[in-house]
Formats: sequence, C-alpha cells, structure tokens
Amino acid sequence: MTLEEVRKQIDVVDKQIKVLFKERMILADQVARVKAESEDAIYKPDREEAIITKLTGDVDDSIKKEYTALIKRIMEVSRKYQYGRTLELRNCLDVSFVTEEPKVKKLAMLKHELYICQGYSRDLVNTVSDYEQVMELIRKDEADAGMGIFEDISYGVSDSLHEALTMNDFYIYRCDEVLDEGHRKKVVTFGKQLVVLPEHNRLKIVFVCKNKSGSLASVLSMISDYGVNLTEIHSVPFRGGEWNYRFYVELNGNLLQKEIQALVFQLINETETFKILGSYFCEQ
Ligand SMILES: C=C(O[C@@H]1C=C(C(=O)O)C=C[C@H]1O)C(=O)O
Repeated sequence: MTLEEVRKQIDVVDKQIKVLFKERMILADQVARVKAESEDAIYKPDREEAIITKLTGDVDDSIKKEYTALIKRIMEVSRKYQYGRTLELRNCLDVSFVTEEPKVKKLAMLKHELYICQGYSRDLVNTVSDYEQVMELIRKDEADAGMGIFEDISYGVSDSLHEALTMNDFYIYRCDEVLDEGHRKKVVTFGKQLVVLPEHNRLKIVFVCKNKSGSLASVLSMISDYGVNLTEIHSVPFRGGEWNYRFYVELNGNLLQKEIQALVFQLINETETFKILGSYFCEQ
C-alpha cells in the first residue's frame, strides 16, 4: 500500500472515531445532568479503573500502553466536559470573592523590604520582622493590606511569602514589577479577601496532587485542555508531615471567565488540596 492509500484509510477511521466520540460526549452530558441533580461527584476513579482493566485485558501488549493512554484521555476530556456542563446547570463553585479592591490607609511590611514600598507613604507603613506578623496586623485590622517581594529575577521566588499566604488564607490582588539596582522584582499586595477585577489576567493557585505516576502530568494537561497558559510553576516540599510537594502555579486568566471557573472547579475536585492564592494584573 502507498502512503497515500494508508492515509485515506486513516481518514475513514478518524471519521468513525469522531462519530463515536460525539455519541460518547452526549452520554457524558447525560451523566452530568443526573449527577448535577443528585449532587454526586463527577470524578469516579474506581469506575475509571474498572473500565481500563476491562477494556485493556485482551489488548495485545504491543499497543496496550497506547490504548490505555487513549482510554484515560477520553475519560479526562469527558470529565472536563462534565465540569463545564455542571457549572451551567447549577451554581456550585465554592469560591467567594469581592469585586472591589480594599482602600489601603495602613500597610504592613517586612522592615527590610520597606525600600520596595509602592505608592504609599513610608510613614504610614507598619513594619515587622516576618510575614506571620504582617498577617496578624491585618487580621487585627491594624493594617488593611500587606506588601512583599514575591519573586526576584536574580534570586527566585520567596518561599516564606508563598508559605505564609498558603497557611493564612491571604490573597494577592496586585502585582507590580519593581526595578531595584538592576534586579527585577515582583512586588505583591495582599489582603484577607480574594479580589477579582475584570482587568485581572493572572490567577495564582497552589495544589497538592497524589504522590503517584502521572498525577502532576494530568493536572498540567487539564490546564492545557482549557486552553489556559501556565506562566509560572514551582514546587516546595511540605514543612513537617509526610514528604510531598505543594505546586505553585500562575495561570493566565480571570476567575470571571466561565472556562477558568470550570478549570478551578475541576482542580478543586481532582487534586488532594487546592487553594487560590490571588488574582491580579501582570504586564509580563
Ligand atoms: C461518565 C462518568 O463520569 C466520569 C467519566 C467517566 C468516563 O468518561 O467514562 C467515568 C467515570 C467518571 O470519572 C461516569 O461516572 O460514568
């Protein structure tokens, strides 16, 4: 057979797959409707495992891994579709946010970072020695917001600020790039509430995924399936407890967009722990 002839046959098979794929997605939609009514979980790992075992049992070893990958992928996109449909059917995204930036009269910062203070008079800044204290001042309403260096192009990310935001449920709502003696730094402003404004183009998230082969890859392909660009990723081991990692990710998008809401909904349901760390505008 010539290449041309084989390709013609592939085109025929692709058309058949397309028909079956559409049929399968109609069924996935029906599943979503039933689950939305009964408030049942979309992701059923046991059922997926059973499907994989049943279908792959009699497949030749030479293509078993490939077939398994295909079946997994089909179920992943089926789930993606169900998350989007479910949000259209019932408003069940459990993320609260405000749509106005807080008025900042008093700011709290680390003493040694006061030099990067953006747009506020330094006399009105309450300085302390660690982020826990910054957040304590905000919690006690002795400051309205905190500010700190989140990333430095020469020294990398600030683990302590990432950790403090994660552990204290604080949220970034501004991100400014500051040039300090040749060092580019990302300086963030954060507060007690998640603020989402229409002009925001970044969503910072943190998640922990199962410590098994393919779990990070499946989260990353999920993000890509939504057509969302990932602008930063790094991992940090847990302090204390078992040895596992938190993944910090910055996404290009806005929580007011339906696709981002569906992605967040899927991440909440398919990662071990998930948190939004902020929504902000970034020029880069
Ligand atoms: C379709 C379902 O929802 C999800 C998707 C599946 C699939 O596409 O086959 C299987 C299990 C669930 O994770 C279902 O529950 O049957």
